[in-house]
Amino acid sequence: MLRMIGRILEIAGDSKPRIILGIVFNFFKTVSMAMMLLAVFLVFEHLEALTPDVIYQALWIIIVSVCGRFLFQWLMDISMSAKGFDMFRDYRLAVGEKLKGAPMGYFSEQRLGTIQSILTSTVVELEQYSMMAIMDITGGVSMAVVIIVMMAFYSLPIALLSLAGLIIGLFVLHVIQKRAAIHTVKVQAAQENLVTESLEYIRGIAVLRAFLQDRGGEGAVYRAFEDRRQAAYDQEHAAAGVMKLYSLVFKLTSCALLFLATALYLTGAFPLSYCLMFLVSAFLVYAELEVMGDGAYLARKVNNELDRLETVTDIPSLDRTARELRAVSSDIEMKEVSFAYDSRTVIDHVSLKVPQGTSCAIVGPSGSGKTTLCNLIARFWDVQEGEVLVGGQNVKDCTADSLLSQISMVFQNVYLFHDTVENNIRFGNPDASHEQVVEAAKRACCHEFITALPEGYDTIVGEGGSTLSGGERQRISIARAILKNAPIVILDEATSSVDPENEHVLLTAIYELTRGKTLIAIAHRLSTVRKADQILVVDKGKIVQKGTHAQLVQEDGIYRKFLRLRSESIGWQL
Ligand SMILES: Nc1ncnc2c1ncn2[C@@H]1O[C@H](COP(=O)(O)OP(=O)(O)OP(=O)(O)O)[C@@H](O)[C@H]1O
Repeated sequence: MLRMIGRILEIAGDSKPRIILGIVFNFFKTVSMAMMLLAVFLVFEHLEALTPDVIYQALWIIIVSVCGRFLFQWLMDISMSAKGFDMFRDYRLAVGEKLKGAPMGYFSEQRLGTIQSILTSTVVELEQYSMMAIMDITGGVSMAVVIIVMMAFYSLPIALLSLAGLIIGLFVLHVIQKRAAIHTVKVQAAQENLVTESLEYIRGIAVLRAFLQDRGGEGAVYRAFEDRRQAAYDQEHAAAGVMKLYSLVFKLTSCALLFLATALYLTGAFPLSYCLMFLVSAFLVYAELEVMGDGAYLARKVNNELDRLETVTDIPSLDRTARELRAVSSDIEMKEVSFAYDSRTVIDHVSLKVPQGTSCAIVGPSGSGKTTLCNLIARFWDVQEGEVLVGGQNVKDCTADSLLSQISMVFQNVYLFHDTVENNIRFGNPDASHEQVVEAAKRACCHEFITALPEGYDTIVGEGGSTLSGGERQRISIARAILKNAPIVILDEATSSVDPENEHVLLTAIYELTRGKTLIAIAHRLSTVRKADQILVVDKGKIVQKGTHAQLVQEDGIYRKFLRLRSESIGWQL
């Protein structure tokens, strides 16, 4: 339990002093509550000759006790209650920052489920329970300590018996926590699986429908829901059993205390007033300790949630040893680069040079490694062998932010955020004015269709851009890149989503984006390839040909075959 409090304080950041203050107020609240016993004791002591003076004294003690309790409760609430929410808001933001610096390989489907489940359910549970657990535990412990110390002043055997009850109770709590740990881990695993299955189901819903496989998809999700339900049920069931045992320990200790206090009174060890006071005290101590049982159960839960939290706290960062990129030019170079996803090598000793202001078209069969090459330049992954240089600086030495400030990327699968069209374009440059956004949209040939939308630039785009056509999404992403105005453009040309009559609009947009920039394009159009200053033909992770269109068509190599296959439309994309 103490470990849980320590761990919360460790991640509390700026909230730490307020939480410690809350614990101190909780202690004073307990002392105020315990004062009530003094009033009871005073009355019991003068039971045979009760005078108005004694009654007034007792009343004053009760008033002070009640006021103290409310005052310290209020102080504790304002210091602590909202802190869980503040702490974990800061935590979520910190995780967001870390995710930005993680290599793309980190984001596997399974891990996305884990991250999502941690940032939602785990953090929500911590927000709700962490402060509650701290209050219950510190309250219960303070009350037990204060009252047992008070008892010790009047009768050592009674205090020792209460202490024995407390120790046995704490042992049972320990057992409860162990059981809770097993079940909490099972519930968390079931929750992660549920999130992963639900995400997959929602993402793949169109495919499931198209192939009339609804039942298959629902089956996996249904099983995940069922597993989650069973895990939660088992957890509650196990907790309920041991919590009864925990209560039983205190009920039995109360009986033993009743027996001992009566026996000591009958043997003349202390007066009747003491005997009555001990019975009332025992009731108070154990009532608080029973509450502490809930706190301890929560503490175990919180501890497990904190363990899970560590899995995202340990997000690998590409930036650990990196510095700001100080590119003197926008030259791009790869020297003997090799790269493997896990153990499968997909880029094999590749060297290339794209001088500043020139264009380079990458062509090759599907799966040859074109996208991977581009991703290595943007340092979405780190190369295993060789070097990638941007502006003469090894990208491994650059922070992700400073490197990506030099690069505009236009992906084939454009992702737009659930926000206005304007904000989606402004993503390229958050400081841009409305006029600059419109200017970029005009250059990317999307002003016309944007103004025809119901709310114009203020129209909210569905998540992922689902309310726009593929071509419209692509042009918005080009406007975004135009606004960013980075010296390097990496472009994955669309193979689909552009009908012939709109193609010239898109090409105009691309021309506006790439004019005067260093361009690397995964090219699918003959026009782009022909115009490129150099063409790289990639096959099985190697550059098999290099040169201009005019040079390559002269060679009896793979490029010529490529053009022929293209005209026959078999597999190759150009
Ligand atoms: N995240 C990943 N994890 C494991 N393997 C991957 C991953 N991404 C791509 N690959 C594999 O690496 C190889 C190269 O993929 P890449 O996407 O770079 O090819 P490409 O030439 O761009 O293909 P396409 O033209 O179809 O987009 C492929 O065999 C692919 O299956």
